Amino acid sequence: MTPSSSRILDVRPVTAAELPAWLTAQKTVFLRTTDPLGADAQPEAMAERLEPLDPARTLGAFDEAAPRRCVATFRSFPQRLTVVGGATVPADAVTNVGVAPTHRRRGLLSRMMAHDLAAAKERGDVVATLIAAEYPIYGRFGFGPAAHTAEWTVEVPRSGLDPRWSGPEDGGRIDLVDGEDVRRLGPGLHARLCAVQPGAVDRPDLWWRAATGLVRFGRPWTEPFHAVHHSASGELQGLVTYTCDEEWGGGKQPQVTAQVRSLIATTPAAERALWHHVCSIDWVTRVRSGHRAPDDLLPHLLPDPRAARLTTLADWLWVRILDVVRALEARTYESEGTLVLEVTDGDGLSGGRYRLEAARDGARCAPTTEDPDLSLTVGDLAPLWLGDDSAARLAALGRVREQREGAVRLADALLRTSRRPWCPDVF
Ligand SMILES: CC(=O)SCCNC(=O)CCNC(=O)[C@H](O)C(C)(C)COP(=O)(O)OP(=O)(O)OC[C@H]1O[C@@H](n2cnc3c(N)ncnc32)[C@H](O)[C@@H]1OP(=O)(O)O
Repeated sequence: MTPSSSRILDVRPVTAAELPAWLTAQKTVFLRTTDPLGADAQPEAMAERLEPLDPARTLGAFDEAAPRRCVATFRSFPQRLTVVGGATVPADAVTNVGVAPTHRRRGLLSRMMAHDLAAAKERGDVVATLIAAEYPIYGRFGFGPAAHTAEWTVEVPRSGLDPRWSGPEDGGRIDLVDGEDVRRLGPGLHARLCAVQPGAVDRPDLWWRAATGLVRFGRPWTEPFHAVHHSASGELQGLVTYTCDEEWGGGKQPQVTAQVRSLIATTPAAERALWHHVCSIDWVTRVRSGHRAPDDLLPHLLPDPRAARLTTLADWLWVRILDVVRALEARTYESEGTLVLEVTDGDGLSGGRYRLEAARDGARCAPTTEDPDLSLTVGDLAPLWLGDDSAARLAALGRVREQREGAVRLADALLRTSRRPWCPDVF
């Protein structure tokens, strides 16, 4: 019998006819026990699952011994990523990555990634992005953890929040709305958030339909609650979506946990009001925050911040810089200065020596032959570029090398930001 490792594996974009096999492979690689396309699925489930898939950017691997069975999946789609200063860059968003357990560790992911990144570079995308299932997978492909996530669990009774609170004191108001309202109001609000939030990514129309249950991908659906915040002048400034369990604490009294699915706000006042709203719902004794920035305001909005227990602090958005010049020119800087960066890239996509002339309102960047000030990998450039980490910290870890005295301090003066980036979404 032919050893399995010697079978020929074809890695390529799938045809439209192969998409169902590709979706079945997704179920296998993500260890899903329910089949979203099985007998209990909604009739429209297949159409919904197929909607976001562009066959040209949906890669599969096929084994010649069973050519109709897809054994690996990979997909990318166009995305806009907000950078420091509020501009956006075109990103190649990578998702649905998986290799069947029978075909792992034979280079299938490596081949699919090489195919996709080459196409992204050719297309002119500035970066590739993804949310990593496990930390060790993507560094080898030039990705670096560029934004982190934090989740808190708030024990409401010890938070110190005034239980008599009945709404914002500044003339603003909070209203419960339905899914249709969210689909109408949410995209505009989110676009305003993206204009000021480094690390945020655009939400396609499908995101809003999925968040409001209009599209369910054949999975069980729990109807959430939605609340919006308007300022005293009537401007929409925030939106929270949350679910509640029905825990009654042994029948004595309600002990409900509210799980926040999404909370976005364009002002601190709206952010404060919406957290206060969720933490002051009768019966709710515990609030799970969902994915927030590591320096989120939440704990410190509570009179007793220790009522917010940090339950997750982890890498979240990974970024692979494909075009160093456009990436560095897209963002703004905290001060003025010139830095020569030696960027190494094992895949040969974006390495080189670059001279950055940074200023508060922008920058110029170009390849150079001057002596470098700092050297680092393209993966380590990502968290500096998006403002998530400091050059001093990466230098202490041995990942940034200072070639000219004072260069690390200068890099931090230029690149560091007053708030950390935040990607509110999973994709
Ligand atoms: C963006 C997203 O979609 S995240 C979701 C990622 N998918 C999953 O986690 C699903 C379960 N896991 C899998 O499907 C697979 O194991 C994958 C996709 C993670 C890896 O696919 P493979 O085809 O086995 O990877 P490939 O053979 O190309 O490995 C390349 C290198 O990465 C290493 N590697 C791959 N996966 C892992 C891992 N999970 N942990 C540590 N190292 C890993 C391999 O050992 C190999 O190292 P080497 O070059 O030193 O030999």
